[in-house]
Amino acid sequence: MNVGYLGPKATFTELAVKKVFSGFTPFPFQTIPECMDAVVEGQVDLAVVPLENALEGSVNITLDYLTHVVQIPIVGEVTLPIKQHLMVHPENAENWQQVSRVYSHSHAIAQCYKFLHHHLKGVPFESVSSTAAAAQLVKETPMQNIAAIANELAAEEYGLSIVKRNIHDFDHNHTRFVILATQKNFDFAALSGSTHWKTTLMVTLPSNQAGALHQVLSAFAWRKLDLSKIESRPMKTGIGNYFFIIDLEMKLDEVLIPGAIAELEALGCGVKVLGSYPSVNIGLD
Ligand SMILES: O=C(O)C(=O)Cc1ccccc1
Repeated sequence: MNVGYLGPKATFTELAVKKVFSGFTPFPFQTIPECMDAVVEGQVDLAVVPLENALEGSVNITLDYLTHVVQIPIVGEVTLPIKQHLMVHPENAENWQQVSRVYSHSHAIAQCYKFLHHHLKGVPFESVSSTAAAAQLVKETPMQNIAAIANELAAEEYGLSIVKRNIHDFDHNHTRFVILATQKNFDFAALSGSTHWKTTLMVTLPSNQAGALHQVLSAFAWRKLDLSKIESRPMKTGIGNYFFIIDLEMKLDEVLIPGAIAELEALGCGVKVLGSYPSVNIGLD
C-alpha cells in the first residue's frame, strides 16, 4: 500500500508514518491539501497529516480541508512526542547566534516562541510548508547564515548541524496525526494492535437558538459519553457562524452515539461522523 504524507523527507509526519507503516511505500507531498487530494484521486491508498499539537492547538488547514473540501474518513490516529532542534548549515555552526532568519513550519515556530524571544531576539522568522522543507532550504543555501527548526532526522537527512537541542518551550509537546483513507478494507486496529477508539463528529447548530450548545452538550452528558475535545471552526459563511468538532473517547456503537446524534438532529443540528478509529500513542525511543 502507498502512504501519502506531508513531506519532504524527515518531517514529523514521516516519523509518524515510519512508526506505524513499516513495509508500506511512503509518498511525500509538499502540502497537506495535496496529501488529501492524492487519497481522493486514488494516487495513494492512505494519507497521514498532522491534526493537532499539544502546545499550539489544531492544524487549521487539516481541519478545514477535511470539513469544507474533501470527504475522506479518519481511519486511525497516531500521537507522537515532538522534540524541536535549531539547526544550521555546518559552515555556519560557529556563528549560529548571528543567524539572519529562522525557518520552520508555523506550528514549530510557535512551539519555540520563548526560545526565539530570549536567544534570537529580533531575528525574523518565516514559516514554510514543513519543518523538513525548512531544513532543506538551509541545506541549499549555505552562503546565507540561516537556521531551521526541525527534528533530528531532518538534521541527518539534510546534513545540518544541530546547534541547540530541545528548544520547544514546554516538555509535553505531542502532535496527533490522522490517517485518512477511502478504502473500506484498511484495518488500523489490526495493524497497530490498538484497542483504544475515538469518534470525531462535526456538528452545526441551528441558527440563532439560545442555549443550543448547552443542549448539544447535554445529549452527550446524560449518556455519560466522554468528550476529549470540542472546538469551534468558522463555517466560512459569515462572521459569527461556527460549527463544532467533537471528539468522543469511544468507538461508534449501535446505541449511545447514534442516540446522541438522533437527539442532536431533532434539535435542528447537522451531524456528520468524520470517523471512528483506533488511536495509538508512540514513544520516540
Ligand atoms: O513540519 C513537519 O515536520 C510536520 O510534520 C508538521 C508538524 C509541524 C510541527 C510539529 C508537528 C508536526
